[in-house]
Amino acid sequence: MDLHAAIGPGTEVAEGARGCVLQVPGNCSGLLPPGAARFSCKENIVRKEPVQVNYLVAIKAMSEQELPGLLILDIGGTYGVQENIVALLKKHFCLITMKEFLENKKEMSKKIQSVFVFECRPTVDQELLESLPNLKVIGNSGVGVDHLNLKMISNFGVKVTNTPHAVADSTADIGMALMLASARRLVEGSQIAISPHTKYFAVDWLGVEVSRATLGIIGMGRIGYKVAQRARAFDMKILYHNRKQRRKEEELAVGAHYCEKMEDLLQQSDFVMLVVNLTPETHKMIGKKELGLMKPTATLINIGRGALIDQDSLVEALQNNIIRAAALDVTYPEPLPRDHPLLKLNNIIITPHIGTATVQAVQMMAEEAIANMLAVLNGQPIPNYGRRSTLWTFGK
Ligand SMILES: O=C(O)C(=O)CO
Repeated sequence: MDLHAAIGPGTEVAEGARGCVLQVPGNCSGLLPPGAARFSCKENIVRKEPVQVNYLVAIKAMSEQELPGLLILDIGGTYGVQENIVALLKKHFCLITMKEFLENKKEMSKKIQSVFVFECRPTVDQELLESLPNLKVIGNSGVGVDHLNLKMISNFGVKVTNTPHAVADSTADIGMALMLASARRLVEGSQIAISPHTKYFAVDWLGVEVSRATLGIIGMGRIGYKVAQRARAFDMKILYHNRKQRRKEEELAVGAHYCEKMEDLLQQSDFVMLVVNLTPETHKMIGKKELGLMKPTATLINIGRGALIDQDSLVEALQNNIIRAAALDVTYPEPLPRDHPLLKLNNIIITPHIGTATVQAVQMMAEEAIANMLAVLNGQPIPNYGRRSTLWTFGK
């Protein structure tokens, strides 16, 4: 065997190291390159003196050609992903662009074992799945997988992974940013300040305060909880509603109150934030009736998916001041057509689905997706990061 390196406890594995790990008794997973395969071997095989460790790890050098083939489902450009992400992926995979795949389908299709879906946008269709006989895993970079037909994918024996941990902070931040921006009418304020006609800063309109207001979080998952942690610093009263599970631990940690009925949360909140996945059950969960329950002074914030809200009802509610304002990071479609009525309103802020658009989140999502994909390829459990990991297999 071609041994590249031998290491013991406390030894740092160089960034980008890859290969096979031999004999790893005890818990030293923190030392291992993500997805490194484990084999047991006789203790003395790679021992070199002096050795003060009780185990040895050997890393077998792998050539570029030996790395598993990864198809990047690009959304533009060569790879459609940032250069640093390409470099990160290249350490573990032999990258194949859609263009290369289409130009040389016969050779490429056998090589491809994984597909990387960047930022939740492109989807994987049946035709693509049929042309990839060795595909084992689709690594979605992002938490939402509503753009993927999980049932169809699983019928091909392919697993889907997502990156719920990497997205949590940046998405919670955008929720807070939208809430504050809408409350304090930041966009209007900015337009006034930069207008060439502004001679002085005349505020003939007022915002509302977030401090001590009531925030209703619909969906106390990872992101919802991070929102609650942040809201606490603003002395907000926090209500939450979960469709399936009450979260007593989180309630205690952030002092949140559980509303069994979503209606109660809608009636009591000054700000309502949607942080749920889009599923057939949550599709258009906020419609005319729900908007009608909200206070006329309340603001609706959506950082989940556009189709959680019935947009026609939202237009009507905003036009008729049924609610004060809305702040949306997600809409349907994305982007909205230029003549969409939502774009004509002044009591709305819309951002172009930028929940994870930070240098740090993009990097962490790629790292999490890589670790997930390598785990599946190596037949290992998906890394847990201390909480429930997500892997869709539909029993396969
Ligand atoms: O991770 C996702 O699914 C997102 O949409 C982040 O905004």
